Amino acid sequence: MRERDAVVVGAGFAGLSAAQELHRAGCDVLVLEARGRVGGRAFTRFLPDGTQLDLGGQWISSGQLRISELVRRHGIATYPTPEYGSSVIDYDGEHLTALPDEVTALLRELDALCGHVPVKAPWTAADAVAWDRQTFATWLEATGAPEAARRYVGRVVSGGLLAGSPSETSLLETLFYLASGGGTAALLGFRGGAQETRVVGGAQEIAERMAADLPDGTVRLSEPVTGITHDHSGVRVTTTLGEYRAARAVIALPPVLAGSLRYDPPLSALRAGVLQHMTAGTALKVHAVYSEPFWRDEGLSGVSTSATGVLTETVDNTPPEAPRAVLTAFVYGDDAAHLRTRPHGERRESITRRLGELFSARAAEPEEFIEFDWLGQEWTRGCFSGHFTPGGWTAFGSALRLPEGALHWAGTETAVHGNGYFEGAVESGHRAAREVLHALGSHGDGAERPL
Ligand SMILES: Cc1cc2nc3c(=O)[nH]c(=O)nc-3n(C[C@H](O)[C@H](O)[C@H](O)COP(=O)(O)OP(=O)(O)OC[C@H]3O[C@@H](n4cnc5c(N)ncnc54)[C@H](O)[C@@H]3O)c2cc1C
Repeated sequence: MRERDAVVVGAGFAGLSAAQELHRAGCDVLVLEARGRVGGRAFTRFLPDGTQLDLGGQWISSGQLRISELVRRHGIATYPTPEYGSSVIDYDGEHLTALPDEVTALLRELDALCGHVPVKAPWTAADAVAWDRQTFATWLEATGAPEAARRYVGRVVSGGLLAGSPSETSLLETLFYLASGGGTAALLGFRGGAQETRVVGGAQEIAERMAADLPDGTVRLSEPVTGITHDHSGVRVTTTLGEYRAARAVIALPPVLAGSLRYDPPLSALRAGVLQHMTAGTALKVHAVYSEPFWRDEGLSGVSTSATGVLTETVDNTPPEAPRAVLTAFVYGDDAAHLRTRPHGERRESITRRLGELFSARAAEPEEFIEFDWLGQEWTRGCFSGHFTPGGWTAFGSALRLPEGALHWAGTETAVHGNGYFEGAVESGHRAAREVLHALGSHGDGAERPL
């Protein structure tokens, strides 16, 4: 059997970035992908009339240097997220146009605390143990801030960023995530923030071009990996279709799926701890399609955030020159848990009714309503990304990126910067590739290169 330099498991941005770097360095690399497409959590679909929907990740920002560089390198066009009017901030029924001071103060407090979290090693923060033991919900409670402010911040931070609820993640994980993405303004913002830019043709297009740039036959689609036999001298990767030998393997999967492969010998306690204590977010992202973006005529941008109600956030997701208009809405935490238990019709009714309350009666009656639940996807199992459960960082964080013999770990959940985003996925792929090159001896020293 031909022995390659490396096998990469998963063709999301992490796996493809690792493969690109390894190929560039002259390595013989194979990428094994379970789905019949590349891109993983970047998934673009077109309605029959050509209306484009990004069912998974969609935004990039100029501050996210690695993914921006990929977009440039592959000649992909982008456009600014539409912002034609005012945003709606529903603060317990009152529609505001700017954040109340009590919310700004809480966000400022969070940003100040982030400064005390070393993003490369959050478990070494001076207060790591205390912060990892308490949830973000208990921290919010203890601030003494007004109830509406706590609820709003809990929803936009734990929901909008970590795709869960404040009681699910520790204060340490929340602060790490904020610090990794550059703080609350960078993560919550549109202009200059993480929601700044969209990709012409959709985010999956970036992954398609990355894969097309690799030599023919490098990416094998529809070939799920089921197990890996490994020792210091190499790996034997088993798929549903065959077996492949390589000196090294890069596992670029969401943690819950990395943990479901069969490893021989079994993974160490620390590695198993990492994979068992990182659970995926549970957001619902849904799209309401209309004949035109009527909210713009009403002076509204389509962007909303709410302290109450089933939708924490909405955004105008209409691509330029699209045949129809799209409002995209996000449901998080307890609301997502509840709606998931309801039949499709009831879910649609709850969401569109809320769109009507936020905008106008027309919003309650979309021509089409498209939902796609990532928790139900066999090759993802949750969204937007995985997070350490309380206590996870201090118990297992030091092993997050540690190779295990010939096994190297990538995926956005292992990133130092842009963790949870495309940016983090790319960073993790580059880092894993450097580790492999270093292990193979003749290439590189494993050190990070400046962008
Ligand atoms: C709804 C949603 C909205 C988001 N919004 C944004 C956004 O606007 N901006 C942003 O930057 N990020 C966003 N994200 C997060 C972003 O999509 C992810 O951080 C990023 O795509 C993760 O890339 P990855 O390569 O680490 O993992 P993945 O993309 O999950 O790639 C893993 C790959 O492994 C494959 N795989 C799984 N199991 C196996 C197996 N056994 N064998 C072989 N292959 C396997 C999968 O099919 C997949 O292709 C969003 C995510 C979701 C779901």
